[in-house]
Amino acid sequence: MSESAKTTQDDKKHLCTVIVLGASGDLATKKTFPALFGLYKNHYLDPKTQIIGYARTKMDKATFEGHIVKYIKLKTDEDREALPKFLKLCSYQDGQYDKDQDFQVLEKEIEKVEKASGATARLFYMALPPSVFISVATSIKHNNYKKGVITRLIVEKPFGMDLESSRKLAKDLGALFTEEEIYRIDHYLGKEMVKNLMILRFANVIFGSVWNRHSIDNIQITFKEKIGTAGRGGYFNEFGIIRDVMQNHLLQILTLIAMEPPVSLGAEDVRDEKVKVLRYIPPIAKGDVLTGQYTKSKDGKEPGYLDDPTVPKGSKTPTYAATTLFIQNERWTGVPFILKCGKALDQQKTEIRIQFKEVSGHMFTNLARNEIVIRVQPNEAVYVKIMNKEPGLGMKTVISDLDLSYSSRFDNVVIPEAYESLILDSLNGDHSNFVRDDELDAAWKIFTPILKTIDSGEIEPIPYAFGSRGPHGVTEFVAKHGYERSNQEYVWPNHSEASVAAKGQDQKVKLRS
Ligand SMILES: NC(=O)C1=CN([C@@H]2O[C@H](COP(=O)(O)OP(=O)(O)OC[C@H]3O[C@@H](n4cnc5c(N)ncnc54)[C@H](OP(=O)(O)O)[C@@H]3O)[C@@H](O)[C@H]2O)C=CC1
Ligand SMILES: O=C1O[C@H](COP(=O)(O)O)[C@@H](O)[C@H](O)[C@H]1O
Repeated sequence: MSESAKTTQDDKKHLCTVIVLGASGDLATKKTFPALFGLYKNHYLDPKTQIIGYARTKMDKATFEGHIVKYIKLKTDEDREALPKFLKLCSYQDGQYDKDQDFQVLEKEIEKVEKASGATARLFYMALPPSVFISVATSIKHNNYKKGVITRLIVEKPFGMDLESSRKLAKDLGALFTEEEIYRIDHYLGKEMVKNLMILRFANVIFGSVWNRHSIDNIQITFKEKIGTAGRGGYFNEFGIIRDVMQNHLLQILTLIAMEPPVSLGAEDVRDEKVKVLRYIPPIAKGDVLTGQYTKSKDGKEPGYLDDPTVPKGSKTPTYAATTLFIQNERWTGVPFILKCGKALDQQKTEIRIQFKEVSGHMFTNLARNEIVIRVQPNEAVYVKIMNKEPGLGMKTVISDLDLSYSSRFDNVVIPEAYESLILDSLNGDHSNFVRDDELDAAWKIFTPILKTIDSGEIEPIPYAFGSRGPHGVTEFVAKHGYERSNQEYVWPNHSEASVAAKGQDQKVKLRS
C-alpha cells in the first residue's frame, strides 16, 4: 500500500485542492463546475477550497470564467451573490496531457494554492476522453503525487469497452494508484432515488419481507430519453446504448435492488454485497436481447441516427436495447430483471417497476397485480399500485395507489444533483457510491459475450421513429418475461412534469432538473 493510501483511512475530511482535467470539455462545463458551484453555495465546499482547471485549450481567466458559468443556473439572489466568490476560487492552466514539464507547471500552481489554503489533499477529476486516461494518470503520478498529501482520482466512464479492455485499464491504473485512491464515477449512484433504495428496502419491514421470488414476479428497470445522440454520435457509435447506459447505470440500480442487506453502510460492506449479486448473474443469452436504432421522426423534423454526420453510414449500433438478466441465487431464481433503455423516445424517465405475483384464489375477478414503482426521474416518487374497493355499494375492485411523490410530500427540499452528491463523497473520502474494480469486472462478464455478438453485426437493430415508444416487439419482449399489463385503466396522477406544474402555485418542493 502506498504512503498516500495509508493515510486516507484516517484522513477523510482533509481540505482538498480540486484539479479538473479536461476543464474545457462538455462534462466539465455541464456537470463538474455546476456541481462544484452547487456545493459551494450550499456551504458543503470549504470556502478555502481552490479549484484549478487544466486542458490543452489556451484560455485567459475571463474566457475560462465565461466557460464555467455557461451552465450554472442562477435562481436566487444568494446564487448571484455566491457566483463571483466561487469564481475567485477557480483558476485555469493550459497544458498537454503527456508532457511532464506542463504537469510540473501545474504542480507549481497546486503548491502555490496549497500554501495559501492549507490544503492537504488533492482531488484530480478526469473529465477526459478515455483515450487519454492513462497518459494523464501517469503524468499526475510522476509530477503531482506527493508524499504526505492525500491523492484522490475521479475517473469517468466508460471504464473500457469489454472485459479485456476494462481489465487492461484497471491494471494500468492500478499500477499508478491504489484502489483506495480511485473513484470510478457512475452518476446514477448519486441520484436521490437510487440512494433511497437501501433505505426503502432495509428500513421498511413491509417491503423487506416481500422482496424475493416468492412474492415478486418480475422487475423492470427503464431508462428513456427524448434526445438522440445530440452531437455525441462519434463517441456513441463506438459504444452503443448498452455500454453507454445499461452496463453501468441500469446494472448499478439492479444491484441495489437485488443485493442482500450489507453488514453496514460502509463502502466495502455495500460493495461486497453488490459484487455478490453480479457474480450470480450468467452472461446474457442471445434470445434475451432486443435492440433498436432510431430513424427520422414521423413528421421528418428530427433526424435519424444515421443522419448524424459523425455516425458511419450503415452503422448497426443500437440506440435502444432491452435485455433480461437472471440472478441465480436463493432470493431471485426465476425472477426476470428486464432492463430497457433508449434514446430519441417519446418521453424522458427512469423508473424501477417491481411487479408482484397474482393473488391466488378466485374470490375476485379482474384483479391487477400489485406494483411498486420507484420513479428515479423526473418527479421523484415511490408509489405502490394496490387494489381497492371502488367506493359505493358494490364490491367492485379498482386500481389505486399509495403515492409518495416528493413534490407533494416534502416542503422546501432541494434535491441535489447527482454530481454534487458524488463530488462531496469523494471530497470526504467516501467510496460507497463509487464502483469498485471487482464490481466492474463482474459487470463486464455479464455483458461482454452479448456485446461481441452485437458488435459483429449478428443482431439487426429494429428501426423505430424518433419520438416513438421504441421498436416494435418491446411489449411482447416484456410480456414474454412475465410482465402483465392490467386491462383496468390506471394512470399515475403525477406522471408528467405538466401534472406537477398543474398542481398549482402551492408547489413547495424545489426540484432541480
Ligand atoms: N459529456 C457528458 O455528458 C458525459 C461524459 N462522460 C464522460 O466524461 C468524460 C469526458 O467527457 P466529455 O467532457 O464529454 O468529453 P470532451 O470530448 O468534451 O473532452 C473533454 C476535453 O478533453 C480534451 N480532449 C477531447 N478530445 C481529446 C483527444 N482526442 N485527445 C486529447 N484530449 C482531448 C478537450 O480539451 P482540450 O482540447 O482543451 O485539451 C476536451 O475539452 C468521458 O470519459 C465521457 O465518457 C460521462 C457521462 C456524461
Ligand atoms: O451517462 C450518460 O447518462 C446520460 C443520462 O444521464 P441523466 O442524468 O440525464 O439521466 C445519457 O444521456 C448519456 O448518453 C450517458 O453517457
